[in-house]
Amino acid sequence: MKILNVDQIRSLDQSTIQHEPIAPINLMERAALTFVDWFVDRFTPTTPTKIFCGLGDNGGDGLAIARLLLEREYPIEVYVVRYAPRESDDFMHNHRRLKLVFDSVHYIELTHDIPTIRHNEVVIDAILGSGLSRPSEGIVEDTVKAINRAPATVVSVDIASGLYPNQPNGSTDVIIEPDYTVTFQLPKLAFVLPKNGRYVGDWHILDIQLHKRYIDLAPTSYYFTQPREARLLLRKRDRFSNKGSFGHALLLVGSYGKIGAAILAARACLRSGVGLLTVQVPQCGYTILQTVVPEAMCRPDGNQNVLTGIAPADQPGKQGPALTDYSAIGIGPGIGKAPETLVMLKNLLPTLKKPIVVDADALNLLSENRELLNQLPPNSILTPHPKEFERLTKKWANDYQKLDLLREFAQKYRVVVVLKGAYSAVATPDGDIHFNSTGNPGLSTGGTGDVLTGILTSLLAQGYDPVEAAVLGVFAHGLAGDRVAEQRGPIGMTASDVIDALRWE
Ligand SMILES: NC(=O)C1=CN([C@@H]2O[C@H](COP(=O)(O)OP(=O)(O)OC[C@H]3O[C@@H](n4cnc5c(N)ncnc54)[C@H](O)[C@@H]3O)[C@@H](O)[C@H]2O)[C@@H](O)CC1
Ligand SMILES: [K+]
Repeated sequence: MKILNVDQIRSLDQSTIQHEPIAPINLMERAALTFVDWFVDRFTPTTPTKIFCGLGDNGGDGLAIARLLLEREYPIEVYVVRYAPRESDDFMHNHRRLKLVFDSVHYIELTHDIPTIRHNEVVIDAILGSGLSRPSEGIVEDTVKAINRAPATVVSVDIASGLYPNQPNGSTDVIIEPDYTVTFQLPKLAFVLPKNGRYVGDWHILDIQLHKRYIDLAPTSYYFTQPREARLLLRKRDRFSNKGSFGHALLLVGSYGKIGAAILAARACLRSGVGLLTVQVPQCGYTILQTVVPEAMCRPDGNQNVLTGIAPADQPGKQGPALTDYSAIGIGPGIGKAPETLVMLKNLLPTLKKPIVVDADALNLLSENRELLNQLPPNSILTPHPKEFERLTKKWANDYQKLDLLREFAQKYRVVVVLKGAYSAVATPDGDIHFNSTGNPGLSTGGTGDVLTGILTSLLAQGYDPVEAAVLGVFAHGLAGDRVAEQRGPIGMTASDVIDALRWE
């Protein structure tokens, strides 16, 4: 699903109005009806509901919603925040229509006009929508603050009042902090950015049948991966396939005290469908790996405690296939930053032709030796969390600048970058960014990153295109986390639970 900017959304409205064709007021009615369907599914008809409306089309939505809830006999109160002398046409139309059936619309001009909001009430926030052009001030600011202070459940129409859809807010901006945001047709970029969490709440997209062809043709570099799209990426298996059909992956993982990372990456790799898996660990990990993951072959490193890439002294030249023969290589989980491991990385990178997966300390080694970034095979997948990404680049002032850095980095080095977190962002060498829709805070626990490395290495080894591997792998990883959270709650989830919950269907 595409994420479009405010100007595009405005043109999308116009395009719908012209091509369907539909009168603007009827489009607003359709949006309001769809909102009301969502609302009545969640809140019973006895819920005292206060609707706060601004003077633009967001306020127009609020007034239409008020009328439709009144028809369904919800106990509503309507407040119009009169912050300016001018009202939009569709606001005025809906204002007239509401007043025909409801004679007690309240007007907020001064602070003492703001009502007391109680805990059992629901507030519908339709003060400002995507037309926001400056920070809230005066009576708008006072009303927003009063709503935020109130113990009620708050539902924002389209977007929280005061939040910019696709540009950074100032640090002192006053913005509604809703429990829910119910938006129309497409997500807004603001919804997937970490700093905005409290200004978005639990958000939902309602289909109001805007012009599909406009959406299909609209240029964008931002996407939101939905289940249907992720499933389309999943390859069907041929009945006559054999283990050779699904590649042979190599994981370069683990060091003394961190063999667990190697095990997690290996188990996740196998659970994601690779044909064969070899794991290279320092010798201290040999027995552990062979015991815990019997399905994997082990390629012991010559060193006892850290990876060096050099074969053991008693079996020179007997380490199996050359590194370049593997279908895909994943490197990083648990490897540490020993000088020998850096030498291994330096020797390895120039020999590789196929994309690899780079995670954890391999990323930290790259950030301390940035000249190595130019040696990454094109289309390799890097999986930093924000701190690791900062080490690879620099500090950012806000989430939007972070996205710019992410895009520049992926384009400059021709790599795929998975920036991990809520709505993990997959940046492609072509400059696109795909935000993931699955996952929950339970995944913020040790080892889940190792699991992701195993998944991505497995998909690369099976021949998936690196961008598709990253989008699909991140989606499946988050979905597995969601399954665990559903069964046992998000707190106390372990990386092993996530592996067990992986399903490819
Ligand atoms: N995008 C869509 O598909 C649809 C959008 N609709 C609604 O239309 C809304 C957008 O309507 P508008 O463009 O009228 O935008 P708003 O309703 O956000 O209002 C903008 C008006 O308020 C003024 N304004 C901006 N920032 C302000 C501030 N901080 N304090 C005081 N006034 C401020 C602007 O100058 C403008 O006059 C959407 O958010 C949505 O709710 C729906 O009615 C129909 C479908
Ligand atoms: K709003």
